[in-house]
Amino acid sequence: MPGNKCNRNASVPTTRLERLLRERELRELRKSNRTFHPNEEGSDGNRETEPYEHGLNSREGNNCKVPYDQESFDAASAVRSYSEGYERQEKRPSKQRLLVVANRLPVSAVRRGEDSWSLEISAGGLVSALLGVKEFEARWIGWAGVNVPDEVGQRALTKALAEKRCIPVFLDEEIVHQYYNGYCNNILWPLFHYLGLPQEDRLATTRSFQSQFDAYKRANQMFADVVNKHYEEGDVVWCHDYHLMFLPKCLKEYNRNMKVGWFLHTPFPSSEIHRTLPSRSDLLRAVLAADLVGFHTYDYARHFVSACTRILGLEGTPEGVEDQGKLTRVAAFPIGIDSDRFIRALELPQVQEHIKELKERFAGRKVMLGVDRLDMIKGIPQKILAFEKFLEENPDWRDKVVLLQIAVPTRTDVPEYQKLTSQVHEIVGRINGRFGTLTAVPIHHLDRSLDFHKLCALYAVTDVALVTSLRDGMNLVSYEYVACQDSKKGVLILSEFAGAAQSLGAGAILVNPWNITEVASAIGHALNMPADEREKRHHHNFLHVTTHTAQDWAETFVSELNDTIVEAQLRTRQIPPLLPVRDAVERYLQSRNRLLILGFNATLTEPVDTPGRRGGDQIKEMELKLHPDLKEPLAILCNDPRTTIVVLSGSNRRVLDDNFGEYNLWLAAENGMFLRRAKGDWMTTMPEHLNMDWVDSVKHVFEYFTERTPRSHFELRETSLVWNYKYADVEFGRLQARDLLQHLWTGPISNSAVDVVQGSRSVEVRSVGVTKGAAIDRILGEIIHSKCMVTPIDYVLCVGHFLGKGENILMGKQRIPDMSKEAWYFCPKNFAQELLNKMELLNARIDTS
Ligand SMILES: O=P(O)(O)OC[C@H]1O[C@H](O[C@H]2O[C@H](CO)[C@@H](O)[C@H](O)[C@H]2O)[C@H](O)[C@@H](O)[C@@H]1O
Ligand SMILES: O=c1ccn([C@@H]2O[C@H](COP(=O)(O)OP(=O)(O)O)[C@@H](O)[C@H]2O)c(=O)[nH]1
Repeated sequence: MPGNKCNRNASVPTTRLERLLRERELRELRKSNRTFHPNEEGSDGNRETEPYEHGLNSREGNNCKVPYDQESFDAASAVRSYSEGYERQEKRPSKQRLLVVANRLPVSAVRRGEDSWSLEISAGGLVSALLGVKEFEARWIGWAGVNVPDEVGQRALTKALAEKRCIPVFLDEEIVHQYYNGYCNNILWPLFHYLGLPQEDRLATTRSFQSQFDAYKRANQMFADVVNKHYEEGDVVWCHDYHLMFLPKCLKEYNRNMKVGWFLHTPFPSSEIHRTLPSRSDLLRAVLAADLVGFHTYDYARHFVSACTRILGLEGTPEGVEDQGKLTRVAAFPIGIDSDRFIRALELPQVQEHIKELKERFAGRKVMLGVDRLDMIKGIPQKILAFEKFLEENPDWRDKVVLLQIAVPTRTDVPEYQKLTSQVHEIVGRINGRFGTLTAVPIHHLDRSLDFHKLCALYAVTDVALVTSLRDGMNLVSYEYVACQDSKKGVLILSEFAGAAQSLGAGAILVNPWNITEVASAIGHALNMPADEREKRHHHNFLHVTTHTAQDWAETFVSELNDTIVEAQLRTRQIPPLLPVRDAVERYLQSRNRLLILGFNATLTEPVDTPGRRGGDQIKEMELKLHPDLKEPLAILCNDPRTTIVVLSGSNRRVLDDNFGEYNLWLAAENGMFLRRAKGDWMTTMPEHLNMDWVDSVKHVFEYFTERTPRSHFELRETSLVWNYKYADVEFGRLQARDLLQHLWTGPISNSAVDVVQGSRSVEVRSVGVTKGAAIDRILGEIIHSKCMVTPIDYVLCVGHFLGKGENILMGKQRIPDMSKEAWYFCPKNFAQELLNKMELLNARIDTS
């Protein structure tokens, strides 16, 4: 998706390639100047031991609980300090402010007293990744993971968090229960990871769906309120994850000029899965309010675009999703880690000490490692069962290998997670009972997190890392493992269902985690892998991990977002401006002889149903029909002696007769090749010697594709042939259209004088010269002649799809509010200069009557 961009003009600062090169240079520069950043690791030893206690009046001693990942927490402060150091060092003008909005702040708060709080690093990949983002003047907005009902507590916490550039969103218990535990983690999370709801929960969840969804929207609005309060013009607002899918919409409602990006850290499932969500359309529309939407992989991005086309009926383009001329850019931005931080940590004395201890502890045994939140998506039971199978089949290995499984407790209030904990304990107990000895057990299972240094040491001593996620947005553990393995060159076994498989697949052993036999044999392969193969595989992945960092990820996303805004402004200049309706109506009322030229299809017709829903039999019934709401106002207009109306359409004479037979207006069928004055007979305006020899062969091609594309059909008109797939599966229809065009170009029309017009859901073949533009001169001549006009026409309005080859009397164009159509107005010399939006006029009549 990225890469296929529209032309930029000089006002766009750089190309993407230039930007990447510049970013690389800057990174190098920063690396060589690290000492300018006082709070970076290694530059200020004090930070390693600094307590993270905050109180309004007091700073308590060292009695705080050791944070989950104290080292990472230092990195959290580096977000601020790095920016400051960087500014001084490069004398750059002040940085763009970045508001990072995520459900969870990088720190969770623990209350120590009425007005005193301690802050601990929050768990999970999102936090780890964002801690690596140091380029911007970032502020974090999110939930601190705790209910603070009282004002004193809220004020104290706000102050404590402010020191870390964090801004809290206060969610009460009920909202957290419904929004976070309920809608986010019991509905969206399993759905986005292709895990159905457990049987016994299905009905209950269905019943509580609406209240949870309402809470979700309410919570998103609360986040928006906080963002709005802190927003300054020019800020970039970066919303994260499935918790905040409504946020882009809420923010744009507040200020449509806000630069809003949204990134999903989980997979986005196939549209067939997303379709099952009762709130499917609302969620998609809310996300589409963003300027840029990002995913870890191309597949997730593709699924999202596909959901928008199939569920909302919108246009998916290589750039993103288009709705009424507004493009939401959609692209893949694979996340990375701050690899330097891991590599440097391995040199620290305390990490070296841990490494030594671990080596002694597991001497003589190969170490296999799993590090996961204790979540269904991580496939921990499957992993352990595969290990059991390996031990079963390889008795020689039983006392020579150990599996260390770190299972970090998560979302412990959600019953599914509680059940998983017991299930895992039960399996581990059984296997240890089965294969353990008096002195050793094969599985060491820890229901807790490790601090950063211990984790790095563990990564470094591991022979084989086992990542068996059933689905995983990316999986940063696999990246971290690779970063810490440059001396050992251990093997990574990686689930093909983790986003990371797309980047680390070449170096890892990829497995289907559901296939226990396959995973067991991958374990054997990994443990027995020769050194040179390990080296090659590791080298490949190490290169990737160290060159695709979290910082690159964030910089790319934010610069892409900035570019998207510039491009949108350029596009807006290309899109015709909105019609000045009031002016247009006023001029209309002042004029004495008006001409309104209207298209039919998608201008005056009933809206088409969501594509892909209708069966073949219904296609006939779906023949174009005048919108019922327009019948009466159209009749009034037609009977106004000062107004002449022409319906100029690609449709054939019968369709126009059926719809407009009763109206006092002119009909121009088949792009103006046939003309019928009000209640008169049809006459032809067709150029002489129009060559139609190509029709039969094109018809064969259209028949062939109609048979093979369910719910498509074709129309044989007198001067053109149209293959239409608007009721077919959009994506399949588009593929077939591409194929059909190839058939046409290489076959029947290769030597014919025809135009091929590719519509958004159709392919039309017509003889050269059969265009509305070419016909309009003739039509106008006829009208003026027949009316013997005394008063010259002083007002012309055209609404419809009139642009095409040879439309040389086109003089200007206007966009119609709330429609994807564009209106072009014709202004030959003796005609008036004004333009009116027909639809608006009709509506105005309805309103005032
Ligand atoms: O905040 P929690 O509810 O405790 O959950 C922790 C986080 O889990 C998810 O992480 C995802 O983001 C990672 C980084 O992009 C990615 O590697 C991983 O595959 C995802 O599962 C979740 O998306 C976060 O919002 C949570 O904070
Ligand atoms: O004891 C632990 C276990 C895990 N992690 C971190 O938690 C994150 C897990 O991210 P991942 O993308 O693998 O999965 P997620 O938990 O976000 O689904 C990684 O950065 C780990 O370093 C940690 O800090 N301490």
